[in-house]
Amino acid sequence: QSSLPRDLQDKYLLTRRIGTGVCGEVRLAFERSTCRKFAVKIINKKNFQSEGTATRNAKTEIDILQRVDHPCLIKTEDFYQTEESFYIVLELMEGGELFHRVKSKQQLNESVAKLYFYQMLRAVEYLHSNGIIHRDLKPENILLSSQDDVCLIKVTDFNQSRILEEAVLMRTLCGTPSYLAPEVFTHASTTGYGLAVDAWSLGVLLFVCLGGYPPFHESFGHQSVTDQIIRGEFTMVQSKWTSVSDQAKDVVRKLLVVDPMKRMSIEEALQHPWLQDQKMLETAHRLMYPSAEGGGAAAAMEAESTSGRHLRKRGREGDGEEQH
Ligand SMILES: N=C(N)N/N=C1\CCCc2cc(NC(=O)c3cc4cccc([N+](=O)[O-])c4[nH]3)ccc21
Repeated sequence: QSSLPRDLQDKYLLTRRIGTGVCGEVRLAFERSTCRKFAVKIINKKNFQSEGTATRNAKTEIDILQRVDHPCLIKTEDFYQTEESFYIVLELMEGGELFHRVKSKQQLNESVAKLYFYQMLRAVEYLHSNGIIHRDLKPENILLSSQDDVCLIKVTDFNQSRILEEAVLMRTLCGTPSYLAPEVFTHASTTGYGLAVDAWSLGVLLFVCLGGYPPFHESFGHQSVTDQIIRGEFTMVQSKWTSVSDQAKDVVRKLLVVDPMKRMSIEEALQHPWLQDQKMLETAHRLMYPSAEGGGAAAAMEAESTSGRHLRKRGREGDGEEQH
């Protein structure tokens, strides 16, 4: 195996591989001093696009990973790197990837799908409120905290994420507009459009959780997957969807809308009748904010509304201008 950083080895004992990804592997690690278990994601630098964007992407991603602070977003404990790889020490998510959970259960029952979907909405709502678009939400990037159905989920893999280039757009609009292309002014480049891509992906994720298969797939009819997506033509196979409520189907249908301006937003999804389910909300808040004393929902809503919105401070106080 490639040589592990000395300081990583001094602090952690890395053992067996627990997950594999296109861009690297995940190993089970024990912190030597406490014997606490962690996951170490090893990302091969060669997997990033060409050199230039790679360093920027990696820096952006590592920066995002270290600054996000939400119960449904993966938290990094430690970070090391060598010439060829990044080593990211993370909290252990013993339920593994949502992808494998759905696969092993064929499809999730509706109440479990609702509990997971609500947590995904909260995680993405937090990212968006901090000007971050994930852009790569898929079952492989949703991790489960335990083998139980009722568990915390965490979104990971910010490789494709983008920090909204709002500032760039504002600066552009300060200059003379005469040479700017139309799309700079239309919705194509404003934040609304950008954020909506995550709402679409959440629609695909919910479809997969409820139906147990993807909405757009080459096995459906003669059209390519791209054509099916562009036309927003998904197939609800009767046998798989009869037991699914009309309200759940309504959420899917309002997210898988081709026009981003007509697509249901994250906020609207959070207000949808399907999610006004007190039992699910209490369970979700108990999982997300376990420290909130018996006060339950109230305290959790409090936690969510105040602290639960902001990025963590940068490592070094008084850090200079953020490098772009
Ligand atoms: N690609 C990129 N640029 N950034 N990606 C990232 C950013 C760093 C965090 C990160 C974490 C993961 N995945 C896990 O942690 C994980 C998978 C898994 C499977 C079984 C069990 C456990 N576990 O018991 O823990 C698992 N943990 C996948 C991708 C990424």
